[in-house]
Amino acid sequence: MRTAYSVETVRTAERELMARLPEGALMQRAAAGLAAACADVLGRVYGSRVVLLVGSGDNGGDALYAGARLARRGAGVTALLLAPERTHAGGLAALRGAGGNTVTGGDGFLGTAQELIGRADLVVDGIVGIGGKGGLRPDAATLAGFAAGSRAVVVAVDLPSGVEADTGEVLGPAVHADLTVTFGTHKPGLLIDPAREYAGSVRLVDIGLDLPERAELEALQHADVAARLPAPGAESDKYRRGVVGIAAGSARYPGAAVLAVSGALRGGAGAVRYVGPAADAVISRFPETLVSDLGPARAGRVQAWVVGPGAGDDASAVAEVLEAEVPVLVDADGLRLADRATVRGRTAPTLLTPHAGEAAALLGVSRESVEGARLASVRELAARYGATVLLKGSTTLIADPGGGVVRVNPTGTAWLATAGSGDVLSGLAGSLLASGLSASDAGSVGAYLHGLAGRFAADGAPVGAHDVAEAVRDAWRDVMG
Ligand SMILES: NC(=O)C1=CN([C@@H]2O[C@H](COP(=O)(O)OP(=O)(O)OC[C@H]3O[C@@H](n4cnc5c(N)ncnc54)[C@H](OP(=O)(O)O)[C@@H]3O)[C@@H](O)[C@H]2O)[C@@H](O)CC1
Ligand SMILES: Nc1ncnc2c1ncn2[C@@H]1O[C@H](COP(=O)(O)OP(=O)(O)O)[C@@H](O)[C@H]1O
Ligand SMILES: [K+]
Repeated sequence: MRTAYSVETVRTAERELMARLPEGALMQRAAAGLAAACADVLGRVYGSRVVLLVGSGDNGGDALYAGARLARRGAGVTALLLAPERTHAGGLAALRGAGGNTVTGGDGFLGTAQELIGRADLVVDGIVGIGGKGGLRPDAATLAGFAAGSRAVVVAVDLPSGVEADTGEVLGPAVHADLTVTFGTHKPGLLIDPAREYAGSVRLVDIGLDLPERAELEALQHADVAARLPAPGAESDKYRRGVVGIAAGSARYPGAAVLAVSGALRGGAGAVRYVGPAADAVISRFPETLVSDLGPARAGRVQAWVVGPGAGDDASAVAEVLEAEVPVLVDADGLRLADRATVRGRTAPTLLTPHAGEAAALLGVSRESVEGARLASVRELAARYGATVLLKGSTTLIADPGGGVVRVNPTGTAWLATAGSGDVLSGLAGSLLASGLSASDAGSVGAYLHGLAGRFAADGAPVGAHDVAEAVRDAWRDVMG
């Protein structure tokens, strides 16, 4: 499991470790890791031109100590000091001692900075790290703009300056990094858009922090998914493996039913039962589907329901499914039609799978505000509905209603932004629910396989949702290794 911890947790762990180590040892570990990453990026350190953007805190200190290490290896290093009188004293002395230069504020500072950054091979962003709040202040923002416009590689120290470490929100100008070297643990912002996009690739430097068991955010890895995937045993039959019911599609959107069934058939359930007006389309594509023209309540037993994809305005199917005492996944139109009090009152697990637009409608806010604050949005929805919520999009998050650790899916690809791929996910996750996974596991394992399937199917070229469904089996095999 990959984990991310909040600033508060990092600070506590940092204090405990600092108390046991000689003064400055932790910063030296950070700086050594940072300098090694910079050297890797540069290839040849000797003779390279390095510019450090240095703020007033320890983040700037890290940059200065790393700069000193690079200067000792023959790089030409210049530090641009945003707050000269509050610059980390030890770091500054180390850089000067190693032959590095400094440029301080005042007239001509920005002009000089622009020139230096324009000629640099590497820019190290030590403006602000976990001590930052809000978007960058004006001079810092101007330097970030110069860095973005230069041909230099930009390496961020701990975090790209200007992003919110705990939430992934970006409240104003921020540094766009090619690489972020982060210390001790990932911070939630490094895994959640929009901040994630500012981080570039992320390299974690172990500085020996002793972190608590419970993280703020976790991302499944192959082994975690493999441990959760259902597998038939000698005693299995199609019913014991779980039957998933799909109440989806409409005369207008029969394809949604077909795609949800296509996902469900690849999700581990022993049988897929379809209820709705698209039975002919479903059967002609997937003859193994059990179809019924009765409503969900009379269609026969299932171990989990999926309701909503392409359902149009059929509120009665949604209401019937929510009455069932089995796990239920509600997607797409079903989200609009589901009564909140009914969802809250359910005793069996409920998994809601909105995209940002649907989440926005449920929360009564704009789509942009959901996309700008995904973590807060998914938590708020889970709390309001008393349900597990999977918020889809460029970053997919899964939150349980009682608070606690939120899962982030690491496998997504933008190729999944294609009509109907959400229907495949709902069938797939519903099938995992029917196989006995918890709502949180079904959502996160489903999203993991779906993302991987999207990557395999696309392989660099556009895909249709049906291609994604077909590639789920490759994803499953890959995970099982
Ligand atoms: N934790 C660990 O284990 C380890 C941590 N280490 C390192 O320490 C870093 C944390 O250092 P930190 O606490 O000194 O805070 P930091 O991020 O430098 O920022 C504070 C300064 O920034 C300023 N500032 C604030 N907002 C701003 C804005 N929007 N735009 C511009 N400026 C802004 C603010 O100014 P002020 O508000 O005081 O005027 C304040 O002076 C951490 O990220 C890591 O790199 C490693 O060395 C060792 C292991
Ligand atoms: N930019 C993106 N990066 C990664 N995944 C994305 C992106 N945009 C959409 N997706 C994924 O594609 C799927 C789209 O689902 P959804 O929005 O419900 O579409 P539809 O209703 O057409 O099926 C979701 O799994 C979502 O997480
Ligand atoms: K930084």
